Amino acid sequence: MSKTTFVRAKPHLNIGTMGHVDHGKTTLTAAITKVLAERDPSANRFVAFDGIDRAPEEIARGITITIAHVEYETATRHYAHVDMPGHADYVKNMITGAAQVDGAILVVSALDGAMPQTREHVLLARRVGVPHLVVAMNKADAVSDPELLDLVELEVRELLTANGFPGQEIPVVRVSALKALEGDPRWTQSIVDLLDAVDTYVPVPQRELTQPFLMPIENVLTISGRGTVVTGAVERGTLSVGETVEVVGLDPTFTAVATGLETFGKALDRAEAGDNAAVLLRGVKRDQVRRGQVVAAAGSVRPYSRFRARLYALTTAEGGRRTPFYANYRPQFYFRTTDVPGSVELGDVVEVRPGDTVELTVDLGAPIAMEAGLGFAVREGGRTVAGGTVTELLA
Ligand SMILES: Nc1nc2c(ncn2[C@@H]2O[C@H](COP(=O)(O)OP(=O)(O)OP(=O)(O)O)[C@@H](O)[C@H]2O)c(=O)[nH]1
Ligand SMILES: [Mg+2]
Repeated sequence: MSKTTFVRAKPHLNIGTMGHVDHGKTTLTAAITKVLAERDPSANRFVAFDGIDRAPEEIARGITITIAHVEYETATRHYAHVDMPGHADYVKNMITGAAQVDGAILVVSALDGAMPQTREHVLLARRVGVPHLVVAMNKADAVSDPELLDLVELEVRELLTANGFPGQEIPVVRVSALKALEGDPRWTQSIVDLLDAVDTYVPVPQRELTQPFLMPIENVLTISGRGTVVTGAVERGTLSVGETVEVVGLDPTFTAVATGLETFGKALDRAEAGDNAAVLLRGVKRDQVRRGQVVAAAGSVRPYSRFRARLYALTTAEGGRRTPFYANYRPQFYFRTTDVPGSVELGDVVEVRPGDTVELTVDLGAPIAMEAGLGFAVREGGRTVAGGTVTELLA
């Protein structure tokens, strides 16, 4: 692992771009790194469009990780930024990516306005608990009529309000990612304005530093000669080099020693809640670990496949089902970085209609590291149909 040490000088936040396909998420991500690299080259590196959109080489058990991370610093903060793809197929990855961000930049093309995936992403952001959004009204260079820009802004604010976000307060910044990338000063300033809005509107989250360490595994890599590295966003607690951890979920729990820690290619003595960390696990074979497991402080969390939950079935208008579901309904359950099939037991409840909130029992096809309060999404046929919270663990 790396020799350079990461200096924790500014608060670290995790953010991302989301929005409809082709609205300019990746171009904006590249433009942000370019503008910041020009302002402060000691802290920032320009990552070109190709460097973001390239399919990462890493493949974990056939699941290509389609969320790209870049890092950058403003005057006051250090950011890890995920560029979430807009294609409908990738919504599943967005669920896991979005769950870890402290805020997100919703990219809306000023040419098109809010489109189906804009709506789906806003809804998902609400459901998976993205706490703050800032809107980048992109491609503003291509719209000459200011009234049209006002209309799109109004429409986006209404969409945000309808989904429970403070639509009147959220900053909506008119930008051109493409022109900023080309170096046009007017539009370079628009990116600076957007970053200022993110710096001021998205608060530094309270990190759970005193809780037992937990990091959901997103990705697994092998470093030849050194061992197996697992990566992910640290959900809570801290982990220092040399500490013993457990790998929990899917397969029987086992212990391992964390012999190296890194963030963005720089060595860490201690990983903290909120960090994007890579953890080197001594003596662990590549096929012992996989996405969907968690790395946790020894004895702090156990795997369960049977639990009680409170579940909200999305209405048809929210993208949910058109028809009720009944006992033995078998959708996919999305927990942290993975999804597993499961079936429901309804007890006295006969049917669950779109819009209902119910208590039910779930039986998963594989055990997942779980605690009361853990949130999950329910999907079938490529769409989210319900959101839930674990209320009780059953043996
Ligand atoms: N005129 C104009 N075009 C833009 C701007 N930003 C992006 N584009 C163009 O819009 C197209 C899509 O941009 P991307 O950045 O790939 O969009 P995306 O949202 O990442 O797309 P997906 O990842 O496929 O969902 C490209 O042809 C860009 O050059 C902009 O500010 N102005
Ligand atoms: Mg893209």
